[in-house]
Amino acid sequence: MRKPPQLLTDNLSLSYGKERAFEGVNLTVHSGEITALIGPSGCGKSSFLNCLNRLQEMIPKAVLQGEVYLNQSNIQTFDPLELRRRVGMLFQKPTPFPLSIIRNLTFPLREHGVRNRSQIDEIVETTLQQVGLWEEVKDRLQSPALSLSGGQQQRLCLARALALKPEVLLMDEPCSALDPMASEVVEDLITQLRGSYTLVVVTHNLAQAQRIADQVGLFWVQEGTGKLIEFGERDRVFNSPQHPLTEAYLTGKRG
Ligand SMILES: Nc1ncnc2c1ncn2[C@@H]1O[C@H](COP(=O)(O)OP(=O)(O)OP(=O)(O)O)[C@@H](O)[C@H]1O
Repeated sequence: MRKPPQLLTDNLSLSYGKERAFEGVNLTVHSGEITALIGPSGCGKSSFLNCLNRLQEMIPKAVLQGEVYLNQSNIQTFDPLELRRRVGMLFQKPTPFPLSIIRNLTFPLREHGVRNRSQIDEIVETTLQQVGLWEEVKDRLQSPALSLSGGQQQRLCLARALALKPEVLLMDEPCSALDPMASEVVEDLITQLRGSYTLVVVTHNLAQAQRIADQVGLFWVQEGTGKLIEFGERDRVFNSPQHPLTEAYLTGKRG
């Protein structure tokens, strides 16, 4: 029998003041799977993603309705810092701290109470190896993170998230600000994380969604607000969509 979902949203809606960004979203994500969220611009994908680790709370006008459960616990019951350790985030534009390469990893670890020097050194090396950066940066760990290329910065941000041993990683168009080669490297890393982490990835790139996803959800603006109009296993969604708009979107006729 399949295990209970790792992440579940129950009738989730978000408004910015009077504007409804999305409404009534029910989504279930199982452990180790990659879920891709696709859809035209402005249909609420990023807003939805932000709600999964309560980042929307940073936006004063944002009002959330409905519930999000992580391993069957309502995320409102979590300490936000601990929630964001367990549910990490990677943004479209790389967001390294304006610190050295190594401090980008050691700073959050210390914030989360990891103090043992040899443990920190081990996590730094392991996570940089995990994202294929160790050989590139091991001799210049004290250099500014902002001196790295865009692709390297994105991999450093991924290493920073992985260092905190998250269960879920949210990714908002993680490859779309990168050049094609860097994008390919990051996409390969994403697929290597399958099985070990649960990933929810917003992407505009349908071919990428088809390559990486186990499950696909399509958001669409209907009656002035974003809705999840199709959700299911990748091959089912791509080969026999249930909603006519899904077919129109996937074949390029709409969106
Ligand atoms: N901080 C904000 N304050 C007010 N409105 C916002 C805010 N962020 C997003 N919105 C609005 O919410 C709606 C959904 O936007 P959102 O960015 O979530 O969509 P999206 O599908 O991720 O779009 P894109 O693919 O272009 O990033 C849009 O109408 C947008 O203008």
